[in-house]
Amino acid sequence: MQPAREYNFDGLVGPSHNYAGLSFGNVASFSNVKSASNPKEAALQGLAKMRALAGRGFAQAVMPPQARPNFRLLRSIGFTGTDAEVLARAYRESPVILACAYSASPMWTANAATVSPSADTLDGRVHFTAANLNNKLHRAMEHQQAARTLRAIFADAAHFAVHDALPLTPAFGDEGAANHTRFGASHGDRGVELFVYGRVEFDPSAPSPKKYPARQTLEASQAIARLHGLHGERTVFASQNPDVIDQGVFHNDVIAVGNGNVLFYHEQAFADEATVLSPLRTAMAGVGAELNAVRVDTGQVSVADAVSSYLFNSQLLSKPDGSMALVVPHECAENEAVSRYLQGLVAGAGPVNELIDFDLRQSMRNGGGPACLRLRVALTGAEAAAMHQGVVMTEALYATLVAWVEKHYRDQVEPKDLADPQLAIECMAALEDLERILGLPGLYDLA
Ligand SMILES: NCCC[C@H](NC(=O)CCC(=O)O)C(=O)O
Repeated sequence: MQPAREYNFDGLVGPSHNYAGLSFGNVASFSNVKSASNPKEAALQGLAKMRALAGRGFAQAVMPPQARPNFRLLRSIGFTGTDAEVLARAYRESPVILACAYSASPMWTANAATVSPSADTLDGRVHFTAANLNNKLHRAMEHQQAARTLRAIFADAAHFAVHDALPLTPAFGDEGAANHTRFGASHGDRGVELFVYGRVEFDPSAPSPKKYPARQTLEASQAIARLHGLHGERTVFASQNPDVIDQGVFHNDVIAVGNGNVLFYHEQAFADEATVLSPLRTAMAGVGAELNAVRVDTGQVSVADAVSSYLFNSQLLSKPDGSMALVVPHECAENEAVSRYLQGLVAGAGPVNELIDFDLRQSMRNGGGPACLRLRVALTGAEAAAMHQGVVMTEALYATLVAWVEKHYRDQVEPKDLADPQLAIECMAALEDLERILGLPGLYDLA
């Protein structure tokens, strides 16, 4: 066993962050449609979280934003001419599609890919599969740049394998690490990977939601387990409770989070709790870990409170002494039931003995909490040394990125601003600068 650390790759919010109401089934996205966003504040809130966690000694890195507007999307559906003409016509004929082309949604890097650490895979490499995100137009093209970015950071084929997205069809709907959790005695030991899906393409009798879409299929989760070379005895597939999808739990990470041997979850998270916990417990026993299931009952926190506060969209981080900190959005302190629950949680004898609270309101208003904003990558010392170092969060990088944000970002974007050709020019200039800052020339295909 090689000791390993969990790196959290947080998405750097892009300069076109806006509220377009694009995610049917995501309550926050729908409630804040067309309100004014503040991209500068959004990026600074994300950077403050990265800096604070890095400062605490947690391994922290940054995932760059993607190029927006997505002219390739706009041109592929018949908006032609100069860039300015493309934007003007798209704004006139289909402002919602223009908003899709402008979405800063790659900031939620939990949806960028599914990651299996080398301790779990057949060939002993870290495996990544870019998520196809095919349930939503504004997210369905993210996988191309996601795979390109991952290949730029994890270029060493001796240690890393980056797989392209699964076939881009509803049968393989895949939302990445938001529906995937790894358990084990430590980050370096062999672990158990839990995949949670919302529907089964080829079994119409399987549970599925009635009102909102289920974005992840069992077929997609199984495909990823195969691609990554996971061991059958250390892989568990679980059906999400369709009733909570219909209450706004569009990803499993809105209702459950895990780390080490701990699963922190709401009693209504799964279609059948017992058929998840029992195989998980057995699989974990096989790798020498004992499942610690921290269950929150509906009487303590309702599903509605979990969705509005994002209690479970938190980060569970292992501290050097073996205890854990829970990184929560500030909304948790503002919700009476959740706040009361959390006070009891940290005062109790369980694994979580500290809360770390961040103001992530700009992201939260689009349905993205602390856990959505980060992709977990457990790396051994050799693997960490083999990845691109320019993305590792340090005080110096933090200061450089804050200055970069201050220089390039607007403090307000409203729907009408997406028609302004100057915004597109500003976005491109920012990314050209960023390639240099991160030491990743050619990161973007800006041609
Ligand atoms: N993991 C959190 C993802 C949040 C994301 N929201 C959005 O895309 C909202 C975009 C908008 O409505 O402008 C989603 O639903 O996939």
